Amino acid sequence: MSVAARAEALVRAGRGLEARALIEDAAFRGDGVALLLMAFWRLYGVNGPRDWVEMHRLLDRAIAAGHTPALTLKATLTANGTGVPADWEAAMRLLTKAAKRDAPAKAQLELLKAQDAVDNAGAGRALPAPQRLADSPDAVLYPGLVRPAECRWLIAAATPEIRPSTIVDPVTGQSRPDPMRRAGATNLGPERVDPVVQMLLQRLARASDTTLPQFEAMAVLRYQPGDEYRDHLDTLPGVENQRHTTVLTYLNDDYDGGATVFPESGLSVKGKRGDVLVFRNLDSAGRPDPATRHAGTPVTRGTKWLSSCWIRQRAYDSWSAR
Ligand SMILES: O=C(O)CCC(=O)C(=O)O
Ligand SMILES: [Fe+2]
Repeated sequence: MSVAARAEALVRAGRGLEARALIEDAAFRGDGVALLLMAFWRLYGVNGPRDWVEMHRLLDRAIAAGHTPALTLKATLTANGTGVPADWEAAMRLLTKAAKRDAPAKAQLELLKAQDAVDNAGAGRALPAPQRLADSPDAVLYPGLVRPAECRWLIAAATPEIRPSTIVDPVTGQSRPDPMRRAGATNLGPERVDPVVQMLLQRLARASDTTLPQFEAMAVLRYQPGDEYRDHLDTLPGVENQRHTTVLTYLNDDYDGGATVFPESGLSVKGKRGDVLVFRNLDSAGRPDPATRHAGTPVTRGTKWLSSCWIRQRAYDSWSAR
């Protein structure tokens, strides 16, 4: 049995401390899998503090031990600037090396090449012109801005992480489940913002005339029949760095129901796969615009996949600002 499998069995048996000791021991002896696991602990502050310098040290040791998934993760963190300054060229060098042995790295490289993003600081191709849907709410649509393969990539990255979704309680400010938003959801953490997702985020930033530091973590939502997101504003009460823009990417279209509707204006958007909807949540005076009240109507057949980006007025640290 591998170290990871033995540790998992111990955790399941309620023997977490022994599992931890087993991993730490294996890492000390240079086991790549154990080193990568410990790097994750330092990424998220599990079994000790969050420490991204130490995380990179552990990753480097895992790479030196010949563990290719660690190299692929290093490329991801280098592309999105977690614990190191973001460096696209260095990330591409790491990814190219990893792609020789690691299937996910190879797949990433192919997607990046298809989008001309490898040598282009991840920026990729020029944007098509958007279609204006309405002035109130201030909303535009970019048809097919995201390629089918990229849509599939996001769905695959999110699928293992999907949990019942939560909303921010307006009174307590805490996240909690609510019938308001019945869907599965996940926020993509730094380890999942690989170069493919990073390239996509850069495109969404350009399409919405914003910058990546303003983005909250990208959410991927999964609506099954009966799931919906009832009428709401995306703005938050009483925050000083407001969500001024929302960018929704429709990742598939083989379902019924599940339109994005704005009841004030009657605007209804049933996005096709790869379409991107951009709307501004604040009016010209910087106040939440009531015309942006919207809902995701119930899905009646199939599964709707959507990615949602809430973009702040100023830089926002998704990983420590909650
Ligand atoms: O599901 C939809 O179409 C709407 C999603 C939404 O409102 C949001 O993510 O803020
Ligand atoms: Fe919303």
